[in-house]
Amino acid sequence: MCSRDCCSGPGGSAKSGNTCTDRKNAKAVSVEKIIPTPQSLLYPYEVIQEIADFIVKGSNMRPKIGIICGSGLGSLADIIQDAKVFEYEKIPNFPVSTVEGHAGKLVVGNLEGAVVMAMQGRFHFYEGYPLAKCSMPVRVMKLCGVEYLFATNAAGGINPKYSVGDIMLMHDHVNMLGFAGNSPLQGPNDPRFGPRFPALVNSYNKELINKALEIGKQMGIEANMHVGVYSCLGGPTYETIAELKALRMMGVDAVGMSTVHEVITARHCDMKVFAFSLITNKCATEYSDKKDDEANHDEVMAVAKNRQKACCELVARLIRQIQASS
Ligand SMILES: O=P(O)(O)O[C@@H]1C[C@H](O)[C@@H](CO)O1
Ligand SMILES: Nc1nc2[nH]cnc2c(=O)[nH]1
Repeated sequence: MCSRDCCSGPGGSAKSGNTCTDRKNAKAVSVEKIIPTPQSLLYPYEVIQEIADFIVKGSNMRPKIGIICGSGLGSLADIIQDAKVFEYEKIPNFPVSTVEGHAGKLVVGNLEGAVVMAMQGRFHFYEGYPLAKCSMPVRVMKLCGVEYLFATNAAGGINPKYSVGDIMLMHDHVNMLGFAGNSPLQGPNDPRFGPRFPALVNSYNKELINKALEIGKQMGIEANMHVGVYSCLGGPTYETIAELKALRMMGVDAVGMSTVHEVITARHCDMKVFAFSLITNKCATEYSDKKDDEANHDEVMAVAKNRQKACCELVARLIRQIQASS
């Protein structure tokens, strides 16, 4: 079975110059070799351990909180102090970021008294990475010692009560990629990470949601804060009106292209999860000729830039509370 990077996404192609030696020698390849590698085997425990050791030794820090910065929300990592910065290219076996607004840096340092590690740039399915590769850094976080995952994203607001710039604390998700039979946990299970059949009810830590709501009040942004359901689609296309109508009927409040597989991976290895969506655009659920109804990445980035201060404040205050109560 080909387990090389060249068969598992854009990072691999870059390294191998788009040439997979198994494919070149196709005549001699056995049936086993043409069956795709199950996702869970792309990054065996030992490889994740090597990456984690590289980060812990290179930073001389053991992080407790992991942060994934959503599109345009990289400034969440800029408030980290005494930071040791690792470019993704320089981390062994790490994929590269290919999307604007995702710098491709891992930042380890101190935030509000806690050691944190923040991904300035996440990996998306639409970039060509299998889901297990998209969420692999969550397992790296776990083996670095991380107990809490803070996942953030930019998302389209489907709930008609949501406005651009609002923050939706995630309390549940609808896993559309999972409905289609795709999972970061697909393939043999390694019990050192977690169980074969993890339960996902209560994935989003209620205590952290309540603390964040309280913080929202203190910041005077409670009117722009919601608790809702996120759904991840494969992207890179934004949704059609019919798709948005269907998602709304399913109880989805905000839609994006990430986070769900990261949360699944985090819950599998028993991390506490806090996640929020910054609503960067309103999703139209009725047909219209207005150009304004079309989502675009420039708008997503601009809204994220405008709201980064509030997002940073929320994250920093929540970490301060976690530290105070531990
Ligand atoms: O990484 P996130 O989920 O924050 O980014 C969203 C989804 C796409 O990558 C991009 C579309 O504008 O924003
Ligand atoms: N799928 C999806 N992702 C987004 N990211 C930011 N806005 C959107 C959106 O409207 N749809």
